[in-house]
Amino acid sequence: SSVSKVYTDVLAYKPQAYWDYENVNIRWNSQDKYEVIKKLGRGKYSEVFLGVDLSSGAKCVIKVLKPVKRKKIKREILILQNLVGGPNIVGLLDVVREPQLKTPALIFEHVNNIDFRQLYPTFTDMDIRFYMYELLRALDFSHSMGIMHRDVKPHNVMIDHTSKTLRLIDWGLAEYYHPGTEYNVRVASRYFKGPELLVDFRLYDYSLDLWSFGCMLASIVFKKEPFFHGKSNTDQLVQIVRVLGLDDLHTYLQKYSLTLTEEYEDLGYYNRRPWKRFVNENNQHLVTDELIDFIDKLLRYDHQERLTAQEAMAHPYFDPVRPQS
Ligand SMILES: CN1CCn2c1nc1c(Br)c(Br)c(Br)c(Br)c12
Ligand code: NA
Repeated sequence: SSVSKVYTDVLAYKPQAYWDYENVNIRWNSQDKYEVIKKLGRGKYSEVFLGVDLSSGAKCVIKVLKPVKRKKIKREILILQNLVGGPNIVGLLDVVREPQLKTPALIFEHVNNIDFRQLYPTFTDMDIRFYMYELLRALDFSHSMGIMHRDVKPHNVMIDHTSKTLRLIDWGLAEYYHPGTEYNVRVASRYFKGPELLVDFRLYDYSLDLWSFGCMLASIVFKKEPFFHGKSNTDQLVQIVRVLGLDDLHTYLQKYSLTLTEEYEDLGYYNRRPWKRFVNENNQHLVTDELIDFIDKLLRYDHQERLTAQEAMAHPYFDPVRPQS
């Protein structure tokens, strides 16, 4: 079995209303004060629009939730309300429902986001250190509040490079961490799924977010997007084994008494591939020994071995960007 190394009993010291999202009463305001300007995108669970708050003229983002279980909607809203104001957490401004269609919508602060596929290739070594530190601030705050994000990926990290603003968005898969709870492993997006999800280990915790974070960092610094490019969930683990090696996977499986399902029967033998093997003339300006050390301490099979968000923020890789206290 397994419990988180940090923030294990946070929820035990919070009132039940803080985490009991099934019994929360959502106060829906009217959507009238918001007007849609244009569509920004569509996800599995929502459609997202650029909007305007007619009372202030300010831009906003309107996330119209597709009809999913009410329980999931309540979870996202309560989590957003609990985290509002936290460092680099996207600001929830309002919770509205269209009188007629009864479709719920979440109103967020607007971030003038640049698509990561265009933005990331322009980043200097220091840009990457700055933004990844800001992302860790959001993750450590969320974890300290007893919440795991469970869908960390570039699509959910909004960055306005002109104002050097970063916001972690889309808390639709986020969940409260109760030690001993067996969670759904069908979370996160394939390329960012931790080994715990792929081997069906359900007693996971906040450290899942640090695997996903490590995948993001590796893809940005090595200019390999995505870093682990699986063609399926099964192949996703194969891609990880091709880098981390088979020996450490077996050590991990034994530690938690896990067995691989038959879909992995032809998992070939792979030695660990040193991180330096991913350095080339295109990315060497972003790779330093401290970066290699940092990635090596994040991308570990064993979730208990990974750096916590707070330990990651203290890593020497961030020395040039850490605010002086
Ligand atoms: C699909 N896209 C593109 C930009 N953008 C998208 N979804 C967003 C969400 Br949800 C929020 Br909240 C914010 Br803020 C921004 Br900006 C968003
Ligand atoms: Na270098």
